[in-house]
Amino acid sequence: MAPRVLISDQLSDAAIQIFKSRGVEVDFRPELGKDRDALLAVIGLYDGLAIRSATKVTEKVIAAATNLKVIGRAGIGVDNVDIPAATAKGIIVMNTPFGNAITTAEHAIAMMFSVARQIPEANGSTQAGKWEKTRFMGVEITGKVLGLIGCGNIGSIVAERAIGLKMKVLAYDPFLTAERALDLGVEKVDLDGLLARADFISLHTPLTEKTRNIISADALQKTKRGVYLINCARGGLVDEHALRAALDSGHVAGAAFDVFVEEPAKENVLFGAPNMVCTPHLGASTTEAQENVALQVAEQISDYLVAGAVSNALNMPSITAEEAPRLVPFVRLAEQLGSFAGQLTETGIKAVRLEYAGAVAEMNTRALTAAALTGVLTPLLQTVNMVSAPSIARDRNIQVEEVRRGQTGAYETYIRLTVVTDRQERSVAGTVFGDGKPRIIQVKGINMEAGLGPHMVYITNEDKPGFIGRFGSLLGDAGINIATFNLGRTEPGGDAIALLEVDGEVPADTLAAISALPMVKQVKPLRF
Ligand SMILES: NC(=O)c1ccc[n+]([C@@H]2O[C@H](COP(=O)([O-])OP(=O)(O)OC[C@H]3O[C@@H](n4cnc5c(N)ncnc54)[C@H](O)[C@@H]3O)[C@@H](O)[C@H]2O)c1
Ligand SMILES: O=C(O)[C@H](O)COP(=O)(O)O
Repeated sequence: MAPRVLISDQLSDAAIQIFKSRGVEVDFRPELGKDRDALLAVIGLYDGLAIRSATKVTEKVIAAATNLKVIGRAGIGVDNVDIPAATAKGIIVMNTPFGNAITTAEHAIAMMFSVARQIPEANGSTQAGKWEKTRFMGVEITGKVLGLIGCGNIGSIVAERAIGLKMKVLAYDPFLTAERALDLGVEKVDLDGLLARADFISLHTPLTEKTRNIISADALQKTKRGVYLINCARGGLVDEHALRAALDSGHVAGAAFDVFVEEPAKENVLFGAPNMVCTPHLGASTTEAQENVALQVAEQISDYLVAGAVSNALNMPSITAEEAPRLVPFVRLAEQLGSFAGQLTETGIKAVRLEYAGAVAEMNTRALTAAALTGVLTPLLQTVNMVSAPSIARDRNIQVEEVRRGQTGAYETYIRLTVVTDRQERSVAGTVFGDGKPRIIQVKGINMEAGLGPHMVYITNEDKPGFIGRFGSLLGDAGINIATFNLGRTEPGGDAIALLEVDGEVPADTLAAISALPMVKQVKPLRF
């Protein structure tokens, strides 16, 4: 059945065309982004959800999204999505981090000019027939100091443009490296240094607990008298009440805001303040940016739903469309190794160790580890997938270790997974053969070669004559056909293991009878 996607926000037509061309069924219902109850009523029907900022994907929406696999944000900010809730439910959240960055940077520059020259107010006055030539005295921006709070994608584009406009640019961004600052031609400063020196301040950070009210009443006091403030990032970065007071007192000469604490902003304390320029969250609203983000989000969602490729996900490692065909058999192997060990584990897991040897060590091991953890945790939990498994492991204090090494031993490449519990360590290794099928190559350090089918039986026993005959008779008496039978042992007469595929479920009484055989230590049915 074709995957189904809902677009619940205003998105360029380009997205619909892409979905259709990729064989994805798409419903374009932008009104649902503003109608939570209507969204809740239908969200269960969809595998994918494409949004902008109007749709609030709350915990409640996620709980109702029983089939949802991916949420794609056509844009940058994902503060309207409850990512922890999505992750816990195994839903990928992706955005399009670059598609609207230039457009938004241009908006910030446009806002800076608007407020420096009071263009919106002068426009209103002129069209009202007032011709107030002396009222609208502006300031030049050439030679002025621009302070950027946040110098990531958008901040750096603003920096480049501002340098082109002959401004001196300061940047406060704890994650900006000295090399990057040098490349951009900006001076890296601390926040107080920026506040004290900037003639214009422009904000370009996400809204986090650290950045909320980063421009507080206290911060405003540290700015130069006559400073201008531009916010095209997120409402909440600036204390709106404190800014209103600073505009009224004339300490802040002007402010230009595209974003507000409450949106849509129908009323706001900043409305009507002297030299206040406002736009209704238009930062990303150009034809070019909207086409970019719509195309990108539709490609990303389709790639995931159709081919399993993951890009720009915020809660899962990326898997490119190019690497997906080569990676997928190893993803399956990692998950099966995890599932093998997970099904045999009955006590609390302390750690999961993954050893990637040979070619697989060069692959996307973050994705493989996520798959392995999925396998380990699936027997213990109801719903877990590659999105939720790493965070579930973290929440449960399961230590995850990855080791990568070159080729060793008989196999060109292999993955070895070890589960550590209070009682023991259990390891299982496997590889992918030329036919693309995963194979087990070692269990508990004992070599063997076995494929995995839907119904398997795993036995540990003493390597003594008579075991195979008696075991085979028990299965035969129960009408269970053996599809494959693989054996391994440490040494003649030592510890032995048997891993066999059977055509159907082995009844509990047969398992009990096998387990009662004198040389048998453990019998476990395994499902894959
Ligand atoms: N107005 C709009 O329509 C519009 C459009 C696009 C993006 N945005 C918003 O613009 C903001 C920036 O987007 P981006 O693509 O540049 O993001 P980005 O992640 O590339 O850059 C954000 C930068 O902020 C920095 N940062 C994080 N915490 C900080 C802190 N405490 N102090 C200082 N710097 C800090 C990060 O190191 C990073 O370099 C986001 O909030 C995004 O949602 C708004
Ligand atoms: O984070 C973003 O990408 C911007 O805020 C744009 O939001 P929008 O897509 O709702 O215009």
